[in-house]
Amino acid sequence: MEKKNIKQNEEKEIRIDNYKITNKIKTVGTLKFEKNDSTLCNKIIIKEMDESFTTDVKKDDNCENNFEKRESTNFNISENVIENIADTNLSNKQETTKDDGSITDEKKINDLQKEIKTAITSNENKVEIKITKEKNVKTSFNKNKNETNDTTNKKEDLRKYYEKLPTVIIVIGMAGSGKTTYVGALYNYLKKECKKKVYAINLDPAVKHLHYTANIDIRDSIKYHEVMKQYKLGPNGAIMTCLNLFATRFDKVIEILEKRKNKLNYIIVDTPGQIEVFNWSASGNIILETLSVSFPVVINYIVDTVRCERPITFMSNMLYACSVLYKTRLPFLACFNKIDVIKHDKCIEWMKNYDTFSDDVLNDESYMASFSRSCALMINEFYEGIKTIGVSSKTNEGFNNILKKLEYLKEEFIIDYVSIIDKQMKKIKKRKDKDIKLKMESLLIEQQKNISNLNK
Ligand SMILES: Nc1nc2c(ncn2[C@@H]2O[C@H](COP(=O)(O)OP(=O)(O)OP(=O)(O)O)[C@@H](O)[C@H]2O)c(=O)[nH]1
Repeated sequence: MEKKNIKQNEEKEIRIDNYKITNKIKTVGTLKFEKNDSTLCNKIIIKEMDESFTTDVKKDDNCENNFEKRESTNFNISENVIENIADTNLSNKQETTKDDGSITDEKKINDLQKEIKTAITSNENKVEIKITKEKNVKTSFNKNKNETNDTTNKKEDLRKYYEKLPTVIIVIGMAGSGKTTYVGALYNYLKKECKKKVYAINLDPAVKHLHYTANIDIRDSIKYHEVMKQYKLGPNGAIMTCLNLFATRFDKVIEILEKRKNKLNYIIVDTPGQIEVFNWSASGNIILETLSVSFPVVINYIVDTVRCERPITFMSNMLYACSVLYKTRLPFLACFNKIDVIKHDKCIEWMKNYDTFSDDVLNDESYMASFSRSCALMINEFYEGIKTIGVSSKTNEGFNNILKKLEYLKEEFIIDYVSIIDKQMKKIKKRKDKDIKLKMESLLIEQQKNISNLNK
């Protein structure tokens, strides 16, 4: 056994055989041992009995009762690339099992208590000690390989792990489809009607007014108009550059979400109006990949039903939606928004019945008609693979069906996506980390080139 002198207000560490016990003990009080035998023990922690230490979460990290709180995200975007993006959660989880001894018998626990007592009293500090037996946090892909080789159990654990995580809802849609209004309505609905813990992230640097309280807002870190001026860009180029700059520090966002995850049910992400900026850019890719490695993710595509009155505009909207689905390959919910203005029944009919669509297209005189008919034949598979819903972000009509669909899609993520990860988790993670790092590096190089060109 190895003992370290324990000084007040210092990190204390005691090593007893295979057991490592670390903590900060600040409070001076009476020495007391407490033991909880009701659960299986795989870890020993010395806990300070001071009120401030009753939770493992730091006070300012605990937003249980304050989801309105804006996170401080004024990241220094000129800092160098941070390594291991997307790894934050994994490495955090590893901490829970790393080096932890497994204590199975009473004698060992008693011996351990004596050892701790001697170690602490030798320093003449009066401290209150709690030895807790903690349930094994089985995060599946992080747990010790020796613990289980049973793949069925592993899958079940992984499933349970993802089930507990908040669902990330990424709201994507054409400019003016009502994304921001929808995010506001969904945020309020989930929070007030469904009593869920909701967190909102705004990734649209150009938005002027939000209908919800964003916990993380890209505008806090990056000033759209300054980017426009500095890089001499137009509106779309500036949005793209803002998103690129923000993506280089997306690891910080993941870090924040990791701290909050146990207390959240939903994380809603509002994206810029231009689909291509998010869907086809490297930064959009980084953001999506990073989030989907860490949380169950659902794509919520917003369709402007008013603009789908004609079968041809409906088809172009569906082609966009289709491209988003095949790019992201994530569970997909298409929301026909603005049904207070026009119902979406026709759209659903077109999706279900090719003949109806074909007939209606024939009545449309546009030269695009025959192209749309061909597309409708081709796009059938897409219609079958997605969920649809009609909503009004103004009147909240249709929102009562949303929760069920979101739960269904989370389940879809867990079944389809998690089981694949289970097999190749490490491989995928390694590849993604490398991939993401490379993308981030190239973004920074691009950024530096732009700056040096401007300085010439
Ligand atoms: N009638 C009606 N209008 C809506 C609804 N949802 C949004 N709108 C209106 O549609 C317009 C565009 O809404 P936004 O929420 O700004 O749309 P957006 O997709 O975020 O816009 P960009 O960020 O520019 O892409 C606004 O005038 C909204 O008031 C709805 O459900 N019904």
